Amino acid sequence: MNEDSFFEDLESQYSKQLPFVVYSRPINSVIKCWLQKDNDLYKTDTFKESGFVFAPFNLKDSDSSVLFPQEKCWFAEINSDLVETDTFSSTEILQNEEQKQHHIHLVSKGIEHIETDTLEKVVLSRCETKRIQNHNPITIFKRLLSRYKNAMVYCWFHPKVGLWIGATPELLFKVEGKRLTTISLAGTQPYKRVSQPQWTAKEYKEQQIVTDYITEQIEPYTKQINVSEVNTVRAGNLLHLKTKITSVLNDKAKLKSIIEALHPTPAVCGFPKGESKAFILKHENYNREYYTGFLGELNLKQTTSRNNNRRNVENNAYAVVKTQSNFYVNLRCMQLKNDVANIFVGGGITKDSIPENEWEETVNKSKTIGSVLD
Ligand SMILES: C=C(O[C@@H]1C=C(C(=O)O)C=C[C@H]1O)C(=O)O
Repeated sequence: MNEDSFFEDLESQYSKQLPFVVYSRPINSVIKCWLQKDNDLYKTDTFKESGFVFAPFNLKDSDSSVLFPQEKCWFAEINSDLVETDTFSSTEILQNEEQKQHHIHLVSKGIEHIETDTLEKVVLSRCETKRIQNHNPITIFKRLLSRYKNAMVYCWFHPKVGLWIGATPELLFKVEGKRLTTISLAGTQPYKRVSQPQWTAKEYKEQQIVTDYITEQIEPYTKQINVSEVNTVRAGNLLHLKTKITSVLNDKAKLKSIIEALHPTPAVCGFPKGESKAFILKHENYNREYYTGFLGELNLKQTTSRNNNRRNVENNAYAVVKTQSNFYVNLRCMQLKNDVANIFVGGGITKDSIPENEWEETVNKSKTIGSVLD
């Protein structure tokens, strides 16, 4: 399939108001799309089906996980090197003093709660609204794609749910056969072209909370957990601290149990989970919907050959079929509604947080997605 027909099919799907998702996984030169053949809203609670999942932050909410079932979809892919983007200049997102004071107040409340209670970390967020001139989601998707090579860049649409676009640096987890990979990502600073960025004890602590939580949560379902050293990774105009965690699933592990164990992680909710989630639902004062939820491929069959000798006619006898799922946390994302983009941004709060700096952090995060809007 060539680039023109790939994107023409997407545009036609959108103009018919039929559900679709188009995405490219990090450091992957393939763009894939799923086009659902009808406009029904399919859901999953068991995560036993095969397809593409789009799940909300609050899984217990009425917004349960939307599924594009594999058997109801057309599927296509192209090489991302083929994609051309338009030239454009983005407009600055104007900082709103009222929103700033509101966020600073929310963060201060979070710090107070941490000081007086057992809460250690809470991730507090806000929604920033920007009027846009170009609302073609495919154009915005292509712009993100050309800027964020090491992100999961996606555009997802369902006429009964809405239109979401994002470029997330965060893997929730992936499972290939029995192998589980996840990451702990937290701590944020602007990217400034220095070779050795400095991190504070506050940021290391905030990220360590996420690593400890993840390893503890996956322990009942795994054997041999390996935790990498902490590295700095770049996500567009930002840097984060990252640890990679790999392990092997035991026979007790079901995909749903791993989802319930990990989502939402302290990277996007806080620690302890119940208390931080209750604080968010009570005080954030808006509905996160799919922001800090997760999205990705569910139970897809992947065939790999054990024998690299292509001339070996018995190759098929050595082919291994593995089931694989990969989910990304829905961050650096926005919801498009008519001529408005709702951009969602947040950051982790601990007792050492400074409210003004936390506001700045959300402003920097909003530039990831804001920079592709005009
Ligand atoms: C919550 C967000 O990002 C998360 C919070 C981070 C932090 O607190 O430093 C860093 C990366 C993400 O895990 C967001 O981008 O909105």
